[in-house]
Amino acid sequence: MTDDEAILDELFAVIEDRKENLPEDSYTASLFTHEKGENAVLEKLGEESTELLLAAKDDDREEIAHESADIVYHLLVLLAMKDMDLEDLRAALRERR
Ligand SMILES: N=c1c2ncn([C@@H]3O[C@H](COP(=O)(O)OP(=O)(O)OP(=O)(O)O)[C@@H](O)[C@H]3O)c2ncn1[C@@H]1O[C@H](COP(=O)(O)O)[C@@H](O)[C@H]1O
Repeated sequence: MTDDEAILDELFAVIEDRKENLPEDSYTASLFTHEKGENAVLEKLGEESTELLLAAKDDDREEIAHESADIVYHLLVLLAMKDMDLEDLRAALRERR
């Protein structure tokens, strides 16, 4: 696996680290300690899904990639919040093959 192919695992490891250590200057940590609880990340996923739809309607490929990355990152935070991991996602995808 190349570094680029391993990016999801690498990012998920960082998210798990932020969840465990909660550094003060970390946006990820702020999602785990947010006063809105999991609603903070759920709201982000909702907002970014709308932004992705708008980017798709505009045929803006750069913005589609940007919003997709935002969604994937917040999705991984949600998985970590639920004590799930990338293997749960991989298993769900694999079942459909
Ligand atoms: N991939 C991401 C990532 N994607 C999006 N975001 C943050 O998600 C937030 C919300 O995204 P938006 O598009 O809504 O941002 P915005 O347009 O500034 O909107 P507002 O939140 O200001 O309203 C922004 O503050 C982004 O910086 C991310 N923050 C962190 N990561 C990864 O997580 C790692 C750890 O980050 P920290 O936890 O901050 O150390 C980083 O090295 C990155 O790899």
